[in-house]
Amino acid sequence: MSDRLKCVLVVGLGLIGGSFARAVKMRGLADRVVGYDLNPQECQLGLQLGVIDEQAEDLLQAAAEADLVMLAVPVKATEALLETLAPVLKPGTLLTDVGSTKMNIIEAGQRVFGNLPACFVPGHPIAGAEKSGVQASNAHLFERHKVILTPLPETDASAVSRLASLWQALGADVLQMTPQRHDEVLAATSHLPHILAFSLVDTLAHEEQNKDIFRYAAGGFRDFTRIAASDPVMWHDICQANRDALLSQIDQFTTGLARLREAIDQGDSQTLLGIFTRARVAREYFSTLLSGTAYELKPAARSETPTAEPVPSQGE
Ligand SMILES: NC(=O)C1=CN([C@@H]2O[C@H](COP(=O)(O)OP(=O)(O)OC[C@H]3O[C@@H](n4cnc5c(N)ncnc54)[C@H](O)[C@@H]3O)[C@@H](O)[C@H]2O)C=CC1
Ligand SMILES: O=C(O)C(=O)Cc1ccc(O)cc1
Repeated sequence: MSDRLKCVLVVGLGLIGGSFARAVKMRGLADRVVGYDLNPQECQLGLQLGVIDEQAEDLLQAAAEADLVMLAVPVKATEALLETLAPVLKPGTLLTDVGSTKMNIIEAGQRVFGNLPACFVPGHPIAGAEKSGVQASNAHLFERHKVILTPLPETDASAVSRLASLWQALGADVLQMTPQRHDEVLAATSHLPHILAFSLVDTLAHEEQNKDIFRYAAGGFRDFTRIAASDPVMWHDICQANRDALLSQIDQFTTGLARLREAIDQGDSQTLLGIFTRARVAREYFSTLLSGTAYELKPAARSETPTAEPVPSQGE
């Protein structure tokens, strides 16, 4: 942001709100960082840990004074907060959020305000953890991670660029997409994997005879199920807010799992090797995308094995 912020209000001082507050403070981007949480102990801890400068005693007064209001609460809690805040927000106040779903936040804003206010820029940092609460917050959380902004055509372009600059100043890589596309993409890459991890651990833990099997689990089980320790309320809200896109991903996954089951049942080596090889190549391909080495995925028919080949970087 070109202008230094005078007062940032973070509503919901948990993992993400706390990390945002810490990052803004660490980089000296605001005169005051104020926190508010339904659970006052989170704010008290935030004060003790130096995450915030002040605890808001009165949410409405704090919102009226802020030039940036960051909502960092479970996605279904956002609408009631917008209703509370709407009467007191100053016209120029930059309003944003970090919710894992975007259509429901925008629809909530439209219900509360009529049209989404020009200075409301919905956002989502693709960075986090299975941990919750201000204790787990980390000033470096967003560095080298993506933040997706989902402005509408009526969103003020300067509000979008001010918010993008702020996230960039926190070390994030900012991109924009439509809220519809955001919810489809995140249903596949984040919401489905979380649901699978929750379901696997719950299914295994449910069986009486499985009581102590977790002690024999290898690293793969640990890797796959880490996210099953994530916050239940947060994921309850995400499942309800992104219902249709998530159901569609669950259905596609169920079809794929049924194909795998059939191949195991039939001793169909060709199908098994095909699925595992395609998955391995795709995994290698996208892990290089994350690490920065460019590979090109050569698509193949279902029955064939695709390849991932290194692509010379520009100038080589
Ligand atoms: N945990 C993660 O890895 C990520 C979470 N998100 C999103 O960020 C948001 C916050 O998630 P976390 O920080 O992980 O959760 P968290 O559970 O660590 O913190 C949420 C905080 O919001 C407070 N809260 C709930 N309702 C409130 C209300 N009406 N008014 C004031 N405070 C309220 C809770 O007391 C809690 O302290 C969620 O919308 C989530 O979908 C986005 C990216 C990553
Ligand atoms: O812990 C992990 O690996 C995550 O995937 C964290 C996460 C959870 C929810 C989001 O909307 C974004 C990131």
